[in-house]
Amino acid sequence: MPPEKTFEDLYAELSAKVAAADPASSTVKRVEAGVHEIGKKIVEEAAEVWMAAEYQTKDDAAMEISQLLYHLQVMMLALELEPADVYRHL
Ligand SMILES: N=c1c2ncn([C@@H]3O[C@H](COP(=O)(O)OP(=O)(O)OP(=O)(O)O)[C@@H](O)[C@H]3O)c2ncn1[C@@H]1O[C@H](COP(=O)(O)O)[C@@H](O)[C@H]1O
Repeated sequence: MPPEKTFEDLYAELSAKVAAADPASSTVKRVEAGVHEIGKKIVEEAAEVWMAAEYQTKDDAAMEISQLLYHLQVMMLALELEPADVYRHL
């Protein structure tokens, strides 16, 4: 079964909300809060990935990884980085 939403799908959704300054979007608020706040959230989510991987189920870990990917995308948007800017380092 194909994924319901890919990394690129999520990035396109979030970048459209940021471009439109969607007032209902929590992503827009997170981007506006800036890289310091976004960075703290990334560290928190990374720790949650670690804890879920060590002590919880694989599905819990997958959910935490999805949240980390989301917050990494928020940082990409704050820095005006596109997926291609990241992929070229892979
Ligand atoms: N995929 C995500 C996503 N993953 C994680 N999060 C946010 O990250 C939080 C998870 O962090 P925690 O578990 O630490 O919860 P928390 O302590 O309440 O977090 P804070 O809100 O206080 O930072 C969630 O409560 C969401 O606020 C996400 N927020 C949004 N999305 C997707 O982004 C898209 C746009 O969302 P909006 O900008 O809200 O319209 C939609 O498709 C959403 O599904």
